[in-house]
Amino acid sequence: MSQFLQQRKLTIILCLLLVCSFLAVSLVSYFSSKKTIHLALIEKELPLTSNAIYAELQKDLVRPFFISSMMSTNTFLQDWVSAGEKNPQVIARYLQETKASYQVFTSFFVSEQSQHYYYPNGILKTVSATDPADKWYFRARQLNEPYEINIDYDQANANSLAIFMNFRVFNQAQKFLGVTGVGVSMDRLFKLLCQYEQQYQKNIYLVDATGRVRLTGNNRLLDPKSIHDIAGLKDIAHQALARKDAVFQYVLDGHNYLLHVRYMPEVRLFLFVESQEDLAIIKVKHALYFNIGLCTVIILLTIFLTNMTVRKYQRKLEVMATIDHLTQLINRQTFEALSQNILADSRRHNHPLSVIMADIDLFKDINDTYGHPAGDQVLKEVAHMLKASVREADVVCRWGGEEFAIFLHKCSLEDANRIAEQIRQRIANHLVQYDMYSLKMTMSFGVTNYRYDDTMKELLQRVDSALYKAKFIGRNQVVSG
Ligand SMILES: Nc1nc2c(ncn2[C@@H]2O[C@H](COP(=O)(O)OP(=O)(O)OP(=O)(O)O)[C@@H](O)[C@H]2O)c(=O)[nH]1
Repeated sequence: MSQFLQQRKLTIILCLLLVCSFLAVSLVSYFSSKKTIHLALIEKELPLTSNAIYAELQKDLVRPFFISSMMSTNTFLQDWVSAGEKNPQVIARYLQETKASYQVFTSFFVSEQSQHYYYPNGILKTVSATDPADKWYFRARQLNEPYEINIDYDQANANSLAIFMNFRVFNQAQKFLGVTGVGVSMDRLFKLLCQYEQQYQKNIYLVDATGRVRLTGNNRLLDPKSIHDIAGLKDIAHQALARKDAVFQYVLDGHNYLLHVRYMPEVRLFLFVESQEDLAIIKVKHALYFNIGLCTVIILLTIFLTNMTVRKYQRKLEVMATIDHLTQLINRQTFEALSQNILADSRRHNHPLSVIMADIDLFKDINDTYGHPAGDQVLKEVAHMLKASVREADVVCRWGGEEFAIFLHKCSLEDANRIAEQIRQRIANHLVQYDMYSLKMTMSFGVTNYRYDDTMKELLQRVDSALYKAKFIGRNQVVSG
């Protein structure tokens, strides 16, 4: 496999490993945070918020409920009715006092005997069974229960919407005397719910036992109706109204809602506190997106740096594999890879090509006399001199040990002999400075040229025997073969 493919394979594996591990870590932390938030909402936040709102609502709903209950058992009221409802100012003052001292929206008494509707300013009207606005009274007087809670228009206050606590009044002899109670302004309760919604970031609504939404803030249910008709909620409506204190889940428009339902027995209403789960986990989602973005940058950076480092080391390895470390000349393996091209080039263009094979004479003696480092120094200087004696395009190679090969492009045998002779003389006249020694050395040269249809092997054999001959006839010479 080529280096490029190997590098690509490494990049892909690294990329996959990083992506998988980063994704695994990010997703595991995302889902575990999501689960923690989900559990915290179900087990803590929703019940606690519901409790807090319930306690607040109690003040606004339960207190009027008990005031109404006390009014229905007030002996003063019973005595006044039994005495013939004389002087309506008396009961008006009583209703006024009740309204002022308990700070309720309105207070009332409707007498069964006179059918008068008393309110803090006196007699408001005489109720009539045929008037739709008075239906509530004729319903309340038939009740089996001692009271009812009714959301209705307050005729005594410009027909504004109010929650009435209607309590039936009986005297000692259990004779039905009428209906009394107080009304709480819906407007005030509405504002209260809006405030809680804002404060707790939840949807809050009050639902009666039939499922009708009686009061809501303005977060979601702008048009209060029955929960049996509201998308999403209708799926759990029956279960929600059957439980006194429970948490439910439903999905609407792809959003998951968590709902805490709590029954308020005093006012017979269900308190619904609802949270959109997506809103609660939005921060975790943002953290996940941020993590993925950061991971992408880190992965890209890692891959870029890895590629750069691998390429750098690859280049180093390539150089190490092709260049002789000591002399900085190309080595024999590289030369063999190049040789076919050199020969083909020469054949194609019909250019003369010559080869010089050079060997340091009695190099072993230098090593043995002055040590190996001295020999190395000699090799380095010889290599440098050989390289400096030929053209840039010529190939100088460390053939092995103390032997060098030089390929001379566009160079005749005659010229090659001349060059070899020049080199021989230069080397023979050169002194290598090592430590405190000045080392002298000579070199033997074999020279040949490329002849028609030569193979590389034949060419090298010829130059090798020329060198052998030079050595044999006394060293420090150039022999042409
Ligand atoms: N210092 C050094 N010595 C080397 C290196 N490579 C080979 N040699 C030594 O070169 C010497 C070559 O010795 P021989 O092959 O006997 O040849 P020579 O002594 O030059 O004798 P002739 O070639 O017959 O003139 C050996 O002692 C090798 O150990 C090297 O990289 N550094």
